[in-house]
Amino acid sequence: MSSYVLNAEYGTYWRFMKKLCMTELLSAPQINKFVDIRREEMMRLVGVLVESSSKRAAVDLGEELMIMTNNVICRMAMSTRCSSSADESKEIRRLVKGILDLAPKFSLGELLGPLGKLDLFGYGKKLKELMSQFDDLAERIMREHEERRESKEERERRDMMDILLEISGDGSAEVKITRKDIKSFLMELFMAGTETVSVALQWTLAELINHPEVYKKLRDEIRTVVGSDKLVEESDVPNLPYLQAVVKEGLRLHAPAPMIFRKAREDCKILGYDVPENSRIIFNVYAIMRDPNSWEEPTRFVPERFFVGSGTEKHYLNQVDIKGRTFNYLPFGSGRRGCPGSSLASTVNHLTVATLVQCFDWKIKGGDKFDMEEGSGLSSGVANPIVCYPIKSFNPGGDAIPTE
Ligand code: HEM
Repeated sequence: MSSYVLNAEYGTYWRFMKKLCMTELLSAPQINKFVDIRREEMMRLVGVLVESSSKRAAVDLGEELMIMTNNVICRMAMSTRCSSSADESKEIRRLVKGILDLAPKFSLGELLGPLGKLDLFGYGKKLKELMSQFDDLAERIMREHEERRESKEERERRDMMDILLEISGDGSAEVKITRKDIKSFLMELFMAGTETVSVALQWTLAELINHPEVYKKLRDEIRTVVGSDKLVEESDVPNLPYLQAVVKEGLRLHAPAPMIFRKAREDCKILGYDVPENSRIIFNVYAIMRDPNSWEEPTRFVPERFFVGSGTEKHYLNQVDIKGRTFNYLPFGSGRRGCPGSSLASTVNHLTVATLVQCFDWKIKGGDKFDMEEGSGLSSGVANPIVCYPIKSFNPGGDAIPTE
């Protein structure tokens, strides 16, 4: 399978797929259709944490967040089943994780030049095996989708695979997409979407737990706005400015995609420097979002920096948005190559942070603070697992929160 969107050169195919992402697959109406899936996955996560709380058992929060984000994206992409007998989401998680772990090592192989072709470390072979396993699984799910389409079985809503199959069968579409394209593209979405979201969540929650005063302030906001008898919902988020600032600050300090890449299509000048055509340009987003010229005390976790004014006159700075229009804040990149998954990522980020803060207190296993050392890899996750004891702290009357 080849990569088409993530690393693709600007061209007809990329333009077509990007437009499809923005107008259909990852558009606001499509995201809204799956609100119940996100709620279900959130309740599944809350259930796991409530059980650990009752058993006084520690959880690897990173692992649980990865399961939740992967399930959400898999179910929105191709309605995978998650029962214990046919846990397709789990299989996809295994394959995507394997591919993400191997991909940087494989690039190292490429760096070795002609020697890389020998695949000295066997990474290329392993990568191919995992890709082929993903292809088999996606092929099976695609056939199920096709059978349902042929039998004209009514579907409550179309997932991404339904939409892509419909377009592949549309003779008048600007670009003809094949079955292979669909499988490659879904693989890319999993690679781009699952780890980034769970890494962002891990960092933000670790910062929150390390900063009890911020945690308390956020919980107070949620309790004041949402009340004490219901769980926070996606529709509450616009009324929770401090939550939005917390999520923004998490992404500022810990960009899951710390570098963005461009290629000059023609000779140009940037800040007086000559940049010849075809140059590869790497933007260090991590450094930009910690630049002391733009950010006061840049390495501190301070969500208040996104508010202006003083006392009761404080206003939340909506204009520092995630769309890449503020050039010192670029967690999702910028311009036409900017991240098409930013709305979905933000929806999942806000709901998860708000739910976990509303429902739990935490005790860190083996210390008072999480170690905030950064790991290596394509997305910059935490170096050491975030292991802690959840303590259930919220019991909304009559709501669907699981009890011990
Ligand atoms: C917190 C979560 C996420 C972060 C921080 C993030 C960040 C980024 C960044 C920095 C880029 C490169 C932008 C540029 O070059 O200007 C990117 C590209 C991309 N992202 Fe995301 N992303 C996240 C979640 C997602 C999700 C959930 C999806 C889809 C399910 C997704 C799909 C993509 C795709 C397809 C591209 C390639 C776009 C292109 O080349 O035109 N991302 N992302």
